[in-house]
Amino acid sequence: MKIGIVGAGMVGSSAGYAIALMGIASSVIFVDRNADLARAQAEDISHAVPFMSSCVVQAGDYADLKGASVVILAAGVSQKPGETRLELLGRNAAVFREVVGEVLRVAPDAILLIASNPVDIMTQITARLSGLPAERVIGSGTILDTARFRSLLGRHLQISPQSVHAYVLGEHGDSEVLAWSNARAGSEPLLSFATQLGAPLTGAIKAEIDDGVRNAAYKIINGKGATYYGIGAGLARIVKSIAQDQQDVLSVSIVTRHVAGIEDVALSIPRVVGAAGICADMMPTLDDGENEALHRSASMLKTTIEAVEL
Ligand SMILES: NC(=O)C1=CN([C@@H]2O[C@H](COP(=O)(O)OP(=O)(O)OC[C@H]3O[C@@H](n4cnc5c(N)ncnc54)[C@H](O)[C@@H]3O)[C@@H](O)[C@H]2O)C=CC1
Ligand SMILES: CC(=O)C(=O)O
Repeated sequence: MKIGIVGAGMVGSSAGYAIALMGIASSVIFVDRNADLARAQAEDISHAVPFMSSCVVQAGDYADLKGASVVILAAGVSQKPGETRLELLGRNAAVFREVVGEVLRVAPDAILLIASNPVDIMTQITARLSGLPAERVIGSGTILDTARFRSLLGRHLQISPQSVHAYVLGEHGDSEVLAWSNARAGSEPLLSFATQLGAPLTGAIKAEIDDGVRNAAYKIINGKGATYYGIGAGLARIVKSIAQDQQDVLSVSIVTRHVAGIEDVALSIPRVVGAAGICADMMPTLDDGENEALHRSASMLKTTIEAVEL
């Protein structure tokens, strides 16, 4: 399977690196307006491949995306310290106006996987610009926030994050919703399991975990200028589900007909991901506070997308 990546910066290259090492694609093609950067990333990553897998990693033009099954869109600008994701909208919408048409001209059958921020709004913009069905325009959404939530819960409970079943919903951003009420460790409700273990999830610990998830990007950007390993692995995980038709349940963003009392808005809930893209939605049962928070998140995204002119 050929995977295209438009935007060979930190996020695009981290995704390409993870995809190449995981052995889930036969070829990865980087396209960037900085052709020297794309070539350098491809060459560097191709030197890692012989240690792990087999995958041809190259740089090219849009024409080289012909036949790509998935094209990752990671082009544009990223946050500076203190900047919110939503503040990137104007600049990244201009980039997508240029990029989406170029991709579709050569790869009309590809699934588009969006990483650029604000990712939910960029997903809805891509759906509008492309005219593709919602299930083929997938934003990475809260896949990263869900990983951060599971990582912190696993650390608190001293169990593998892969045994924690908990999701972050709504916007990939400040209004996101940590769904505590339906979270599980193994097959047990999370809160009772934590108490059984002698590591109760008190209000203070929940607040600390909430802050750790919601503000992770700000803290990492303050420390090293950007985040990329987490989302690189998250994008590779979505590509794996598509490439291997795995029907995995992942929290990703697509334009959703009805959600939390709002119509036609892109945000994340758990969804089944396979070869066709999004195969089904799995709206979780939430408590009243979580439902209200999801409504607020959806409503903010809807107001934002309504103000975007294409
Ligand atoms: N969805 C998520 O969870 C995450 C999303 N991001 C977002 O991903 C995006 C990329 O971040 P980084 O890779 O750190 O930025 P970066 O600045 O390292 O890379 C962006 C690349 O896009 C290229 N580019 C810009 N305009 C282009 C155009 N018109 N055509 C082709 N290429 C173009 C640039 O040359 C650059 O190489 C940002 O919007 C960032 O906020 C970052 C982390 C997590
Ligand atoms: C930058 C970003 O969106 C993140 O790390 O969550």
